[in-house]
Amino acid sequence: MILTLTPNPSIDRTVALDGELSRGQVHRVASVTSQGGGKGVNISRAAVGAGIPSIAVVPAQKDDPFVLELLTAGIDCRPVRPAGDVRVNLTITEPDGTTTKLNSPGAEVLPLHLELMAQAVLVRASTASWTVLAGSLPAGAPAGFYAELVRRLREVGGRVAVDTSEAPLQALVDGLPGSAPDLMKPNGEELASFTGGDPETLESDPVATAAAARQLIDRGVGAVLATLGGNGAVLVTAEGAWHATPPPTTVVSTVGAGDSSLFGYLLGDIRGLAAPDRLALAVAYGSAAAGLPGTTIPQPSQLRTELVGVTALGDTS
Ligand SMILES: O=P(O)(O)OC[C@@]1(O)O[C@H](CO)[C@@H](O)[C@@H]1O
Repeated sequence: MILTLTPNPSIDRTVALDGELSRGQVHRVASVTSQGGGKGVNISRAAVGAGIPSIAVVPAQKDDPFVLELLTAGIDCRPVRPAGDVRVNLTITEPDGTTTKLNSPGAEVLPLHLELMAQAVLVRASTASWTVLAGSLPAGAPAGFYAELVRRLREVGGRVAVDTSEAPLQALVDGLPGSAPDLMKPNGEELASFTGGDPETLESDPVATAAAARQLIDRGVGAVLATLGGNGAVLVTAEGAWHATPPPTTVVSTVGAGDSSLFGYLLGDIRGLAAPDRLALAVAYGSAAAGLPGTTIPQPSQLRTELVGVTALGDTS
């Protein structure tokens, strides 16, 4: 079972344009789609699609259509008392795959709301193969919420993955090694934000990415899966570093690609695959997601894992 916490879930509304987005212009759009999302929710969706049971903890009313959508999708959704409505995030996609996102802050939470989420995770974590803490924190949450929750999860047992950005990511890094998860999944920009490198260099240079990720391993993180968009991903563990390139992909929407990659890695781990094969599965999932519209999460039949190329990066210490 994979347990996910999405403290700031979202209704992902996608507008697919049939031409380029022009700022300041009126666009007539043919259709707008809506999918229940948020990073942990997307990971739960991928899990259920691959036959792995998943519990998704989200702040939402029990009878919110958002919750009903997840239950219908086969996700064991455990809503906890929300501070307000589930936010709406807007995605605009252009025919060349350019994806623009406008993410809302989410209803302002009080300490009580955060503690309910933490408790819902802490009571279930020991029965999960992985607990995944994912996405931004809602308005009002202290940046250190994930760092503190990882510390508490350490006492409960079980493995923890974290995928977040900005201040919560910085707080997690500042709290190392006490707040060290078993897995982190930064993208190039997020990695650069605390290792000081240039984001574009990291995205295009797997060796530089591995060296930056190694800093996290040296501070206690179990494994770092650094996603690099069209350049694939880099995996760094205490044992080594690898780079994987994706199959040729026509990008439709990049939303959910990182979440799918993270799930691919967890699936590989649950299946007992070796590190390079876990990385290949991660990249196969991420690239398949990038080829699907909106926040659509790939099914196993949509993967082209055999077209992922993996190379060992040698000594990055
Ligand atoms: O605002 P956050 O929490 O950082 O990200 C939220 C989000 O962009 O992440 C998912 C894709 O990874 C989407 O389903 C969702 O809209």
